Amino acid sequence: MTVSENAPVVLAGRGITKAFGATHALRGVDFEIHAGEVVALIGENGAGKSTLMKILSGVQPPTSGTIELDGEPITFADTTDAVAHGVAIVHQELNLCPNLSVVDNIFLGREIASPTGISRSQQRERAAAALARLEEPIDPNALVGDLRLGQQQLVEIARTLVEGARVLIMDEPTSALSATEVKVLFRIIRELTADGVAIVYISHHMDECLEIADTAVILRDGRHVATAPMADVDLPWIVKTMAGRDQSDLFTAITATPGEPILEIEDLVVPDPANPSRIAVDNLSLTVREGEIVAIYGLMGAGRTELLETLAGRHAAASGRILLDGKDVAHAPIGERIDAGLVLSPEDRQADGIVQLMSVGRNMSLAALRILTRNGQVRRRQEAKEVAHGIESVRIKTESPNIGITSLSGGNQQKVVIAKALMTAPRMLLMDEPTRGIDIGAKSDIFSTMAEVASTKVGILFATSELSEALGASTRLIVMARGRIVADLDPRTTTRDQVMAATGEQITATDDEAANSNHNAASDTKDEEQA
Ligand SMILES: Nc1ncnc2c1ncn2[C@@H]1O[C@H](COP(=O)(O)OP(=O)(O)OP(=O)(O)O)[C@@H](O)[C@H]1O
Repeated sequence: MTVSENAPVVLAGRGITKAFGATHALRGVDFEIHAGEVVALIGENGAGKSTLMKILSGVQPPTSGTIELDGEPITFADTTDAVAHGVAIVHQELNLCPNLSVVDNIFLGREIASPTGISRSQQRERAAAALARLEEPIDPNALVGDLRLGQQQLVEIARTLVEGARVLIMDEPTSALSATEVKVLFRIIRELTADGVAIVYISHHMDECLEIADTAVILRDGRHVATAPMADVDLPWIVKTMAGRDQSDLFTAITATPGEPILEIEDLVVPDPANPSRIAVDNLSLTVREGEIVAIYGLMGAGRTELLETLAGRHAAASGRILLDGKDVAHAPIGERIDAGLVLSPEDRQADGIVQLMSVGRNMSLAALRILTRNGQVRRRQEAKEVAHGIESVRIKTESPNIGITSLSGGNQQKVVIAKALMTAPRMLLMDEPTRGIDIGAKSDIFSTMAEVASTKVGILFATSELSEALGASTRLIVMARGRIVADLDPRTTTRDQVMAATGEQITATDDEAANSNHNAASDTKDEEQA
């Protein structure tokens, strides 16, 4: 995709600075986007991407600098004003009301009026049309709180489609989408740009940025460091420019060798928490040993999240046993499981990972309070020491452990969630999509932390939608489909195609056919994400 040289600049920021107290999120940033252009806005966690976009879409004002729309200076009073001028944003942290229906969320704050109130039929029709364009079978009357995260993300996107924006800002729009849903989104982006819509695309998935964007704009530490046509750059250049240094390999060599079994799952059956007539985990058995890092890969709806959440104690199993170091914890409450060494870093950081009203440090120590408490008192000095260690080891960019967690960038909040799980000194660490929203440098830190943790005889079971991570960061790769394990693979000798074949096996072929197709698989390309 190339944008006409003559396409006019629709939206621009000139000399944008934003200070939050002593923190400078942005320092004199210049940014512009042309009609019909896709700009990928790239930078490490905390580089200032979301802040810049919030300023350009009326969420917050700049401390200094000006915004220009069609070459004229403009001040957006708020987001409604920005939308009225054709500038809309899909937020990284989904801004939906879980207790309202899909259609009510889509039209929240800009309901279609009828002589008698709100025209519900028109709203339903337009919402259904936007959802159909996204090829997503979501009932417009369903409650948003009952939808899975990826569907909520699509509702947020449908909301902006209904707005008919000229500039559409998408902040991590694909973090919870399946590969198929990403393809649909890209088709829509192409349709929109063909109509002259300008799109700012923020993502830590560099492959997506390389595929969809015309231009790369790179921020580092709140400053604009480069703008380049995407066709002229490659992944190593992007990674180096955003980090300001050469990056080491994404994946760390895992030296741990498997020891005694820690987690033994026997014939586990779990009803789907959202729809109890459906089975989410179907008679699943799995043993994870000391030092093993087991990746669970599968398509959306395979049952990965339900499995991990049941192991952590969030849902009740219908039957089966969960043994931790030989002791059955299947009926133990969450706290007891954490005490026994079984802890989960959850997928949805906003709903399950953080307490928004608390500081960074207090969020981190939350799950470890029992081990930090002596004689009914939290050992604050020990807590501070461990928090400081956590901040350093997962590279959390924060002014201090005492500031509110919501003032951290999204990726840094995710790192807090992981640091929180690690602070409980687990025997068995469960991680659901641990790298969601995390930059490539931080990913590599998380993988080396996982390798380090495994070398201390801890077991790790992590769910991921990233095939390269499933292959590169594990010692063993489980493929799940429809609540069952359909393949148990050695990542050192497995190709991407073999994993994909295993994933599709339940839908397209019998076991024998899938096994045959594995023999024909192409060469291994597992490390293509490596910088
Ligand atoms: N409301 C706020 N109060 C204080 N500091 C803030 C606030 N919002 C953002 N910041 C700070 O501004 C900096 C830039 O954050 P921003 O969210 O723009 O980063 P980002 O590039 O979008 O990161 P990520 O990739 O992790 O989402 C961070 O250091 C963050 O802590």
